[in-house]
Amino acid sequence: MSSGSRRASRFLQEKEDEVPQWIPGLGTDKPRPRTLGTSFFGYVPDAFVEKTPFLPSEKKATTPTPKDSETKEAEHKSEGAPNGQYLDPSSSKEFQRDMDASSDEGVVTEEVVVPQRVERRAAEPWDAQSVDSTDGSAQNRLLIKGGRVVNDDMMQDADVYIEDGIIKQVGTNLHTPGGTRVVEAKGHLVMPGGIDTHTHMQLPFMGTFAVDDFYTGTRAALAGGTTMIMDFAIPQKGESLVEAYHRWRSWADPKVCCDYALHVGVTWWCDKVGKEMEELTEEHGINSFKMFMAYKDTWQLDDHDLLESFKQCKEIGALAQVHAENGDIIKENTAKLLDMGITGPEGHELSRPEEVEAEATNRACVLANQVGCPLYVVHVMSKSAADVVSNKRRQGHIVFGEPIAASLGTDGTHYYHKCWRHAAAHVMGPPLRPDCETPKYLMDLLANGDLQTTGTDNCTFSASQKALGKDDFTKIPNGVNGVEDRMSVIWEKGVVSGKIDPCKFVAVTSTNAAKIFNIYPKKGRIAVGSDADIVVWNPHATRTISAKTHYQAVDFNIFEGMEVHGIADYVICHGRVVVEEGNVRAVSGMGKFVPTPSHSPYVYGRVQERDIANAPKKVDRAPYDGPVIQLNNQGLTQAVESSIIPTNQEFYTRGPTRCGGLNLHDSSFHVSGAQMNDKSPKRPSVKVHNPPGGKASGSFW
Ligand SMILES: NC(=O)NCCC(=O)O
Ligand SMILES: [Zn+2]
Repeated sequence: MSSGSRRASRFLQEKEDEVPQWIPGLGTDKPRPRTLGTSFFGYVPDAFVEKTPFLPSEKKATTPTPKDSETKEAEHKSEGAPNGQYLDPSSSKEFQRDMDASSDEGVVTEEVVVPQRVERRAAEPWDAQSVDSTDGSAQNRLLIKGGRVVNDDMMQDADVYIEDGIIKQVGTNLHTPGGTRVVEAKGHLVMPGGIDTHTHMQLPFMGTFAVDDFYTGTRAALAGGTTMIMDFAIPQKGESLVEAYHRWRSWADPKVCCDYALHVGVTWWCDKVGKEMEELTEEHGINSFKMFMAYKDTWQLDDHDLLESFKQCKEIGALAQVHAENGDIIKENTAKLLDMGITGPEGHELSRPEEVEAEATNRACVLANQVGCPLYVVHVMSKSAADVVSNKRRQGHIVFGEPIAASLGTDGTHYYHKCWRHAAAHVMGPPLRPDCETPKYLMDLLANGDLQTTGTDNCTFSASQKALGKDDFTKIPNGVNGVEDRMSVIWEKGVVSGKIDPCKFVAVTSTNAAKIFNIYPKKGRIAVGSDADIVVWNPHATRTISAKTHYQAVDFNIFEGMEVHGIADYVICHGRVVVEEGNVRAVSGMGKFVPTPSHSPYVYGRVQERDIANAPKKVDRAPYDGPVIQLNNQGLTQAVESSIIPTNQEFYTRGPTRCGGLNLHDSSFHVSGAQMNDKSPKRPSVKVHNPPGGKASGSFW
């Protein structure tokens, strides 16, 4: 058989088996056939049926308006400081009654679900100790047996032995002490737990605060195979960054079920802010700062302040992050849309189209590159912003891009959905894009390395919170879910679609983040000495994502109805089994704050050499000793005749022009053979590479 026909027959054999190349030998399980059906979020059948938004004056409002929403908000007590009292999702039953009562023909309202798995209990720090006492040593020694270990650069069939939260051995025929707990991983992939680079648990924002807090949010993260989140401490304008950091620590430490790190926001600028950035980097384990180019009048920085903050990031070896959207344009567009009576969620998307994101992305890249500062663009939401990042990388900029589960898994057609609440549930900034090719495009850029990490921007608001903007899209709290489903969505859209292999999946869900934020190989790798944060992944199993069954506190899921392959059957965090065959046993306060050291070699490794190589060089030349114009005492330039008219009057018959220049009607040579510039210093000849009229090879002109 020729090699060509051998290849063809191998291909046919593979087609017949319908088994991806990385699966053979992985176990006996066959992937369960996927039920065919319309993926609710791949395409919204009626999304564009009626594009013209109906105005409140023309039709009865379809907005689900809970009568008691104001009361419920008041129950939050704290203004910008969450106190652990959260919206009771059971309120959504009343909410549903109201909606039913108000519904009539032609009014589209979706059911508001009550998440089934939200435990209404306060996070208690002492829970962390009870884990140790109940499970004892069995929790400290664990063997994951028979799986296929996947790192970003290789796969191997190997067992993993863990002691006291650290991976101690990886290989076959391991010697392990008696009493070691065994997790059977045959047919499973054993991968580093996910790192979600971008969350906002219990963020105080737009008059309320995100409903998923550090407890429900990190518990949901674990359920989906994510073992570390990176959240943002965001000071208000004029507020101390260090104080904001401590406040976030005090919210997170008692509640987190998995490890977490913090980025810190820079929402205003003065020298003190710069000093605090340094203090945070040196003393508090912060190596990344996010600057906002949107949210005019609150968090937005202008170009000057962006430059200052970028310079400071470089000075202290931190990574500058940007929320890249042009806030001035958004403000302008928003006013126009509201004037036109466009008050619904589609106005959010219309006010900030792709180019508004791309312009800011480009500007941030240019500003950062001009001061030699590495840049990380958070939540890349559009093709054009992604193109900016990838083109800048091709031009040699040190820039990283982070798409999120939402931009990879769904699209902005939902802003045109007839149910107000459904459309509002997708409001986030930058918005999802109505171009439904965008998710595939972004996945392709992750596949080829142009984009590097994946976050979620998980910042959830329930229906009654979103309803703050029922009459004005600018008041809809921005944010969507994702922390629980990111791994499954990326597996489905990336690996099942054939765009990325399991190694790349690991790279974009954990390893690249660990490298960029300088916590590798403690995180993001299955290797001896690494933290035992592991997901035992069943690539064959399927599930259907739903707010009814998710662990998050929010009452909506932007991936509702999406059927995904890939389930975290076991999740091990700090060497403890926290998810077991789908059951989550997370404990508040069990996670730890992970300091991120400055000067990450993956970010700053080439900066110093680059600065030296690209340093501007002075040109040695003879000083200019010709005439110099003089300035008058108003500081305006004024040509002083004597200084620009040569003394060789023989060439001049006419006076200078009105502006003091040479009158071109005069000849520059004299019948005596003298030239006008005979007395000027000799100029070196100039080689012009592209003379007018085309090149004459090798000659000067
Ligand atoms: N992204 C978003 O819509 N909400 C969270 C705040 C932010 O990151 O801009
Ligand atoms: Zn964000």
